[in-house]
Amino acid sequence: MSKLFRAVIMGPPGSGKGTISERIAHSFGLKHLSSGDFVRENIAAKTEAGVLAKTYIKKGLLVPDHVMTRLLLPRLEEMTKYSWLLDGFPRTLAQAEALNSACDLDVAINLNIPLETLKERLQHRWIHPPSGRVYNMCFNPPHVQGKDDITGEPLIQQEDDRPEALVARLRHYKDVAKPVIDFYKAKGILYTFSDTETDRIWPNISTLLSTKISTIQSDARCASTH
Ligand SMILES: Nc1nc2c(ncn2[C@@H]2O[C@H](COP(=O)(O)OP(=O)(O)OP(=O)(O)O)[C@@H](O)[C@H]2O)c(=O)[nH]1
Ligand SMILES: Nc1ccn([C@H]2C[C@H](O)[C@@H](COP(=O)(O)OP(=O)(O)O)O2)c(=O)n1
Repeated sequence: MSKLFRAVIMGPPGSGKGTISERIAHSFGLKHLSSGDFVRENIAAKTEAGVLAKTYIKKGLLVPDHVMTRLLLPRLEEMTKYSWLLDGFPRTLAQAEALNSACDLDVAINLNIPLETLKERLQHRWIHPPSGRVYNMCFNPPHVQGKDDITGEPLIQQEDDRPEALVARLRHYKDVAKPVIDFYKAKGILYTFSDTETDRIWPNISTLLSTKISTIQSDARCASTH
C-alpha cells in the first residue's frame, strides 16, 4: 500500500488557498479539506462550535484555537485512510502543534500575496454558500452574473470579505501566521510561493507536489520489497 500524502496550504484571506486546493485535489487526487467550509457548516447547523465561531467571524477575528481544534480534529480522524490537503488550518502556532500531535505532514504550502492584490480579489469574490463554489468577477466569473453555474441559485458576498472586516483579518493574520511559518520552516517542510497571479504560482506548486508524491510512493515501494 503506498504511503499516504498529507499537506496543508496557508495564506492570508483571498490568497487563493481554495482556488489552488481545488486544482491540487483535481490533479493529484487528494481530498481537499476546507477548514472554512467546516466552520460555515457548523454555523449553518447552529452547533455549539458554530454559534461560538460566528461571534468571532462577525468581528473579523479568527475563531479561538480550542474551538477550531475541537471542530477540526474529529474530521481528520474520519480521513485516516486518505491522502489530503488541509486548507486554512492551522492558522496559529497552537493549531499547528495540535495538528502535529495528530498526524505527520509532508508539505506546508505558504502563499505570500501582496495586500493590494488580496483586497482587489475579495472585492470581486462571490460564492454559492450551499456548494462552497467560489467565483471572481475578474478571474473566474459565473456564466450568468450573480448566479451559480451549476444550480442557477443566487451568489452572495461573504460578510467577512467586506473591506473593513478584511483589514482587521489581515492585520491579525500577519501576527499569528509568522510562528506557524517558522514552525514548518524548522521542520523542513515549508514551501513559500510569492506572486500576484494564481496561474503563475500553480505550475511551481504542481511541480513540487509531483516530485514529493512520486518520492513518497517510490520510497513506499522500496520499503515493501525489503
Ligand atoms: N484576479 C484574480 N483573482 C483570483 C486569482 N486567484 C484566485 N482569485 C480569486 O480571488 C478570490 C480569493 O480566492 P480564494 O481561493 O477564495 O482564496 P482563499 O485563500 O481560499 O480565501 P479565504 O477562503 O478567504 O481564505 C476568489 O474570488 C478567487 O476566484 C488570481 O490569480 N487573480
Ligand atoms: N483556522 C481557521 C479557519 C477559518 N477560520 C474562520 C475565519 C474565516 O472568517 C472563516 C472562514 O474561513 P475561510 O478560510 O473560508 O476564510 P478566510 O481564509 O479567513 O478568508 O472561518 C478561523 O478563524 N480559523
